[in-house]
Amino acid sequence: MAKKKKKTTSSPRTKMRFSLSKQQKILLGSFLFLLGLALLLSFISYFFTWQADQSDIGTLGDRELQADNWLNKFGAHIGHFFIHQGFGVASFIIAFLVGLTGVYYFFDYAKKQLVKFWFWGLLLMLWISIFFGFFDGKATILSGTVGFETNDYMQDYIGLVGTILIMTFILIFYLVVRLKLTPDMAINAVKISKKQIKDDFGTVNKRITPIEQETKHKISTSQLIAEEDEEEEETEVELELSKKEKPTPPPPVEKIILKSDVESDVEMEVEQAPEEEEVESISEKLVKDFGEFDPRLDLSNYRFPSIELLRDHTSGSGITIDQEELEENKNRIVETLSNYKIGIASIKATVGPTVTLYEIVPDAGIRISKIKNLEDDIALSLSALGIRIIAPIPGRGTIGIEVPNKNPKTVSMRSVIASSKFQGAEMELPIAFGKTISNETFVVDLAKMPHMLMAGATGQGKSVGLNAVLTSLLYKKHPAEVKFILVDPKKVELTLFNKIERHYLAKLPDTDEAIITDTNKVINTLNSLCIEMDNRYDLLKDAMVRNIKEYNTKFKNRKLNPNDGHHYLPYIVLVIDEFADLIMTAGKEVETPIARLAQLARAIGIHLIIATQRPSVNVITGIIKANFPARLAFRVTSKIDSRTILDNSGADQLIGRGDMLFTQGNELTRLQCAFVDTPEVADITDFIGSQKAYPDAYLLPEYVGEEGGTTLDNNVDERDALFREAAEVLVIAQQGSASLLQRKLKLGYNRAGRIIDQMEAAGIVGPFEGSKARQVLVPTLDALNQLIDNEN
Ligand SMILES: Nc1ncnc2c1ncn2[C@@H]1O[C@H](COP(=O)(O)OP(=O)(O)OP(=O)(O)O)[C@@H](O)[C@H]1O
Repeated sequence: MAKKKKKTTSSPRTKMRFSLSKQQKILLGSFLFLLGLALLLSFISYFFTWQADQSDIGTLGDRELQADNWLNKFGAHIGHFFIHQGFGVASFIIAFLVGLTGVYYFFDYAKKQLVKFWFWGLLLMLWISIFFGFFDGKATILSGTVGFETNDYMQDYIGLVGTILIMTFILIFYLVVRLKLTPDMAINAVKISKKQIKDDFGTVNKRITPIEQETKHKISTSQLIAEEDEEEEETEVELELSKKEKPTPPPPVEKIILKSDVESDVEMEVEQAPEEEEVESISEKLVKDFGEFDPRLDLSNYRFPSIELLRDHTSGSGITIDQEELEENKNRIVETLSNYKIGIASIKATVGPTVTLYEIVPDAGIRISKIKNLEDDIALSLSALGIRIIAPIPGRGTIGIEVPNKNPKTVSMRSVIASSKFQGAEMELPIAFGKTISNETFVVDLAKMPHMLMAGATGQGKSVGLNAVLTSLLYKKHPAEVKFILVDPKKVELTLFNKIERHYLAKLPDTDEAIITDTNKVINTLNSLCIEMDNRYDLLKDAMVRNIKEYNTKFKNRKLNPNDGHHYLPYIVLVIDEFADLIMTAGKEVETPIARLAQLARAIGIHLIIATQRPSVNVITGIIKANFPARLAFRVTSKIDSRTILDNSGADQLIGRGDMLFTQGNELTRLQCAFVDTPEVADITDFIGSQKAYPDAYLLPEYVGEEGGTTLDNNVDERDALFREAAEVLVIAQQGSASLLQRKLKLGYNRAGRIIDQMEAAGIVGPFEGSKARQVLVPTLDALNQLIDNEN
């Protein structure tokens, strides 16, 4: 089993050994392109010079002799080889394919398409050469020797008719499979050309050419729909359709003449209504004409960061199994348990990157709680930190003892991103956190969580964890599909993501920086996000769908009209690093919108990730906890913190450096977080930032904060109840700062700001001066009392 695991870890590396670096690709690309060009020139000139050069073939080594070919003896030989001895005129296809391969390598395009080009190109070349061989009586430069001989060979075996049949079948195969021609298309083409002839004689009808039609596919839907309305009768596509759909005259009403027994001249007409014809809906028509809407179209040349930007942090090989260590730990566990008269029926070890899990089956009749209570004793006898006892392991009927390895292995982000589990993940927002204890890559869908709380004492790997989350999404999601709102009160952790502002970030209109470091802006952004949420719910209601996935599918199928305000909705991921800081400064003002978003936002694609160093109950309040089912804990300092974040102990016994516990509401999973270093994040953001971007970040709806409405009216009656007290605080301190009021009077951010504005109106403090505190205009408390008394 252990051997098997070793294999899994090394497989990505084996794959990478064969991949070329960027420079190598550019060099190879240029070489192949020029080679293709050389072949082309040799072939062209061979047609004019082959007779003159024929006698020189075979005298390649003779420097005296000169050939007439543009590429001299090389050209003459190459031409002779490919055209005369090979495939005749069809050899030009080889030159084209070699040149094209060069272009693919130069620009590092996906090679899948290239393989197709080669397959079909070679088939076509062979066919053309045999075709000419069929008509030419002898091998010429039209068919080449291969074409002539193959044709000869085929005729010897299956005769003239057989050869014609086989050649015809290959031609049909090419037309149908490669060019996707169908009999309908051929008939339509004939009809259109007939019509064209008619039109040429009659009225001139404007139509679009296939090239124009193709370009049209590439413009965005809103334009398409608008254009569609305007050009209704002009385009060829619509011409065809209208032909198909031209309301056929209603079938003639069936007239049945009834003759009654009683002879009479009265005729009765029975009218049978014709069956209503099913008309193709407008959306089906649009999809048929222009294909599904592609949200990536605006940045269609966007290239995802390559795996090469990530580094391999594992020194040496993957997981190594230290037999001695395993044996030693096993003996100690057995010994310790036997000291407490607990017998063991069997024991099994699973080696992970940082921790080894020993699964034991105790003798019959042993109480599980007894083992659980011995946690500290076992830890003592193993003299190791970070022992965790899982009694019992859910669903397995065994008891687990996790013991940290002496030599823990770093799990590189590179290995988890390259894993097939992540690459093949069919999830909305896949996140590769790291590896489990059994060394499997752990991938979860953020869209399913739907919000996550993250906690960990300082230096235990929280920032690395956040970077792992963001990196996973950057490797999997196009800028059109996901947007981040990053809140970073520490001002340093997430700065690197500034470079991808116009690709991946969302911000309030009229703000310079997309990454939010200021409390007031956080409040505005959260409220704006609530408006975005309400707007999205309105769109969903209008579209009669239940969630963002259904909405986007409907939009892609062109069933929602952009003119009615519908647009493709990207997922929005809000990341708050250091939540405790925010709650301390802004209290309810951040808690309320966060709770609202957490309760309602899952269906409309807004997901929250909140990280904190201090998972105490006044930071993670009941209402927040209740709406964040996914929890992630790095090492925390106390059992109480562990219980607050996980509703369970265990996080206090982790070993740090990315060792973590994750839960989505049920059992805890111990994981080793993938490590991604700051320079790697810098490389990725540089790579993305250097590409063509949207004109601006994704703009959130405008939110006018409460303080925005404050006017400088000096209205004594509307003053805050704490106005006088606050004025005294500022006059004593001679410092006009809102945060001073917040601290001294325990006010919220907005209320303190409002009081300061009222003081400005009353002439107690000076105007706003940017980052500096306002000037206090009243020098003493006496002067303040006098000023306020005079007002009343
Ligand atoms: N997954 C990991 N694998 C290996 N080492 C790690 C991992 N995560 C973190 N470390 C180590 O721990 C150090 C601190 O990590 P990090 O900066 O993420 O801590 P933090 O919890 O964000 O601290 P703070 O809250 O003070 O910012 C890193 O520089 C790195 O050396």
